[in-house]
Amino acid sequence: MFITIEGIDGSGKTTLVNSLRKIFDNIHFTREPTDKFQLANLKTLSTPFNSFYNFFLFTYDRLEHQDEINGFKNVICDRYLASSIAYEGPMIEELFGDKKETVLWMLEVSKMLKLPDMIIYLDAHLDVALERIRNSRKNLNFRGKQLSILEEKEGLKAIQDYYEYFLGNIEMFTKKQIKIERINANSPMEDVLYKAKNIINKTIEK
Ligand SMILES: Nc1ncnc2c1ncn2[C@@H]1O[C@H](COP(=O)(O)OP(=O)(O)O)[C@@H](O)[C@H]1O
Ligand SMILES: Cc1cn([C@H]2C[C@H](O)[C@@H](COP(=O)(O)OP(=O)(O)O)O2)c(=O)[nH]c1=O
Repeated sequence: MFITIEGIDGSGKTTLVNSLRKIFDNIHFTREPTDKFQLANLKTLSTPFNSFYNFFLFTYDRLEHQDEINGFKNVICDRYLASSIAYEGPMIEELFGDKKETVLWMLEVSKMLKLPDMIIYLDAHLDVALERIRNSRKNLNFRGKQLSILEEKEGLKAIQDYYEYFLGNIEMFTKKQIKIERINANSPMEDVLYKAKNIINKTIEK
């Protein structure tokens, strides 16, 4: 089984995955961008051309990631293709002028990549996520530019809208049956972990 964990910055993916690693010894855990990814190569700021460029950097990283993903019976990946759609989609859409065309093109470019069997989406309210990011002093990853609170919120909202659009219409975009499991990530981490554990236990191949 290939499961990916998705959600906006501050939704709790990294914290959840760190706990899951301690529980499941029969699952191979990985993440994107991989350690090989040169974050420094990312174009700063989100503009249509820069997001177009960054999408190919992440897609190349994902292509190099395939052997590892295909090498284990059960894999959980912290961020994958849906992150590219959510983070690069909003600006690439300005090149297509249409959400559906944008997602269809990004999936076409990603055609040679394995699709997950399941996506666990940590659904956090924008204000909750922003508060956590601020508390954890993790600067928002918008290519290194210090953003105002409004810019941060607008940026995260555009990402969240793309996640909702893609995951909400997944059967329109992929022939493969991808199960979407949505967890309310505003709850305390122990609740999120409890739900994720049950979902994973029911899904992984023994
Ligand atoms: N459900 C939660 N309840 C309380 N705090 C959380 C929760 N999820 C994450 N946090 C805190 O919010 C911050 C960001 O969490 P993190 O796991 O890095 O999110 P992500 O990887 O999705 O960006 C961390 O300080 C973490 O401890
Ligand atoms: C995998 C992926 C990540 N990203 C973004 C999401 C994150 O803000 C950043 C990854 O940096 P990272 O420090 O891993 O952030 P996080 O802990 O939230 O995953 O790159 C993309 O824009 N496209 C992608 O395809």
